[in-house]
Amino acid sequence: MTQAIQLKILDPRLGTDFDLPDYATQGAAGMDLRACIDAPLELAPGVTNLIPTGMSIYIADPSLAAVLLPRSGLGHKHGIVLGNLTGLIDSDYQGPLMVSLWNRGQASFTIEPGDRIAQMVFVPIVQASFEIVEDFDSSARAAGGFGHTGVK
Ligand SMILES: O=c1ccn([C@H]2C[C@H](O)[C@@H](COP(=O)(O)OP(=O)(O)OP(=O)(O)O)O2)c(=O)[nH]1
Ligand SMILES: [Mg+2]
Repeated sequence: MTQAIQLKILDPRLGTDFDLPDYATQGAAGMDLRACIDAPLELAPGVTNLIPTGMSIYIADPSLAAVLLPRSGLGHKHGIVLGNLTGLIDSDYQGPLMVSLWNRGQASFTIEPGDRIAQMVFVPIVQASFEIVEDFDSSARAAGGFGHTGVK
């Protein structure tokens, strides 16, 4: 089952010259986003650039969000990851979908127009409200954390 999400094409190359984002395989969790840039863009080591994807989406349903994640090939082989580490797309956001691309590697990397630069995953969301208490019912972990269970 898929969920329909409204999408506005902002760059006419999307859906013509460049494929619209879609799942590459039947079991894919993410759909790749493309760099809608006018010319090749050289990302020098350490540099971050905000790249338009040529589209906006309006998720509308507060029980859904989208996250933007690096593509593993770009991240592992070339050090091309996200400047914000993970992008979060709110269900009420209607602006252009942007990818903050960071070259955390040691060599320059060139992005060509239409390149698949990141992936988008839709996720379910629970909005919480806080109930203020003085004490918690104690759990087995209690305040243990930050490696208190050891390594082996
Ligand atoms: O990689 C990203 C991250 C965010 N956004 C858009 C969608 C998101 O809903 C909005 C705001 O993102 P976020 O809440 O992470 O940023 P902020 O710095 O808190 O901005 P704001 O004050 O607008 O919420 O920006 C993107 O297009 N790409
Ligand atoms: Mg915010």
